[in-house]
Amino acid sequence: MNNSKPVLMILFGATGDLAKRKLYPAFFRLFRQQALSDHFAVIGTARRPWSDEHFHEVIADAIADENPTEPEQAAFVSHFYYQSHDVGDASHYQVLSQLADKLDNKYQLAGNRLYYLAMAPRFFGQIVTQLKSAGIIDTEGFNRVVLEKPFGTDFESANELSQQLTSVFPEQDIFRIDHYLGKEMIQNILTLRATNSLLESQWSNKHIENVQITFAEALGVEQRGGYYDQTGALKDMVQNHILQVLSLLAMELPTGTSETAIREGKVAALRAVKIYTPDEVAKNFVRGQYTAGRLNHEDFAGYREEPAVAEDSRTETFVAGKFEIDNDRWRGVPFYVRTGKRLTEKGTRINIVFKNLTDNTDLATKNVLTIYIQPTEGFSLSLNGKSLDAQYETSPIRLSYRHDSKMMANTPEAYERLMHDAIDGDATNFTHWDEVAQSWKIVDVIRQAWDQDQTPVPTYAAGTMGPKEAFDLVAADGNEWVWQPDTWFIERGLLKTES
Ligand SMILES: NC(=O)C1=CN([C@@H]2O[C@H](COP(=O)(O)OP(=O)(O)OC[C@H]3O[C@@H](n4cnc5c(N)ncnc54)[C@H](OP(=O)(O)O)[C@@H]3O)[C@@H](O)[C@H]2O)C=CC1
Ligand SMILES: O=C1O[C@H](COP(=O)(O)O)[C@@H](O)[C@H](O)[C@H]1O
Repeated sequence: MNNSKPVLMILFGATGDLAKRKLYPAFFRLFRQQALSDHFAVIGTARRPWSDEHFHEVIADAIADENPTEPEQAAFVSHFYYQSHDVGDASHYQVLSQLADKLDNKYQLAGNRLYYLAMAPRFFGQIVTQLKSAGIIDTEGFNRVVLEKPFGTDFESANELSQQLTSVFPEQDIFRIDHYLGKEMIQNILTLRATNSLLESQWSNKHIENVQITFAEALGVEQRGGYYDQTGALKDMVQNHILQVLSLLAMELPTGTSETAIREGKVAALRAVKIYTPDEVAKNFVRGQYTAGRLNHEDFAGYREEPAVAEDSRTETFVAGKFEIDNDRWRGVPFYVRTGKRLTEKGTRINIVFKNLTDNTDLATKNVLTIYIQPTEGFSLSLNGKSLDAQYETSPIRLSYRHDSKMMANTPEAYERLMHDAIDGDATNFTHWDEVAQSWKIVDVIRQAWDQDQTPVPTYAAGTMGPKEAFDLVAADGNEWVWQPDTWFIERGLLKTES
């Protein structure tokens, strides 16, 4: 990564979970690789009355897993300043403004400012309005705002938020994070399609039978029950990450690599996704909620027993569904998606299932391209070959490639890339308002249909791959989910255990 421009980052939510778990380690990795200019400073803000010294201890703790040397750690934390700040208090922005100007001088930051809003979205409008009123954004350099998800809770609230933001920042200075867009293999999707004639020539309803996107998590809701119970899997994962991946798979290849060309392709793909009627939602989407179960020899409580979750909660922890894309390339190809918490293992994968040349419907005989996004990264392609011992029989062969652990250790993490891109002003891997708006229109009808349907939410035991209804959904089309656990590959020597 190149050495970034000078910048002052003002981080709202500096005492929060995201800052500690993701942002400080990502920033440190950029610092260590000298991908940050020497001219950088960070002001962390939140209400807690921390001192700079305490802030430095928190950051040191957050980056401990990166094993910094003492001088590295000391040099890194010396760029961080803490300002106790209530985002609702106008007078606090005056103090913030003075500190920002002081650091701008001290570090020669050319007035470049990045406001990172790692806070609940209900504060976003108020923060940007106050930044403007206090004159903090009136500098010579760039002024950009980075926003964490979720962007609104439906189309209407997202639209309102968008209007508040664009009354302060032009769209090109608004960076909406979808951290999946910073992941190596997601960034690889367009490269894979654009540089392999073998694939792109087959990338349509002529040759593809169905597409499957699975985002499985073994974790439950952990300490985020309060947020999750108000949100559910549909809004937490489908509205953003899954629809982003779907758009990269379904879009027409852009004519260049420009931010605009890629964005226009994604928006066009999302606009072609069919918006369902309530009856179509009932036919094409299912939800589920986990009950107590056993996973990796450990017992887990059901969702309703989790901290901060209502005991009669109807919130879905699992979604499976079928999207239809109404354009010449994809008409007739189901795009199946599923995501859930407390499933059998963590595994984010895309499966492209190709049509068979014969009438054979056995999945084992179909060509399947799998893109492994995490925890391992790579590809596999299943082909048919002649059986060694029988002249007229075929047997499936799997070509498989996974990045090894050494390579993965050197690839930048999602937040690392995205922070660097935001400082550089490259919004290619951030979501534009047009994408967000269309994604909300697609999921709002699903949410509304579910809210009106008071039948019991299907359940699944923790440690399984979701409710029976999710398997029935795909089976109704004569298809099945492709899912080989990593143990399957390890047993066949196709995946090394340390990767
Ligand atoms: N945690 C995660 O894994 C992920 C989080 N996100 C998103 O990131 C954002 C932050 O999440 P997370 O870090 O988990 O949330 P936390 O609840 O851990 O942190 C919230 C932060 O906001 C601060 N805060 C709350 N109220 C105020 C206020 N009135 N004035 C100033 N500061 C305030 C809190 O500090 P204090 O109490 O000291 O004021 C704290 O620093 C959310 O939008 C979330 O959806 C997205 C993906 C993953
Ligand atoms: O955005 C979110 O993503 C995480 C999963 O992210 P990953 O990078 O660990 O795959 C999910 O657990 C969380 O609920 C959701 O808000």
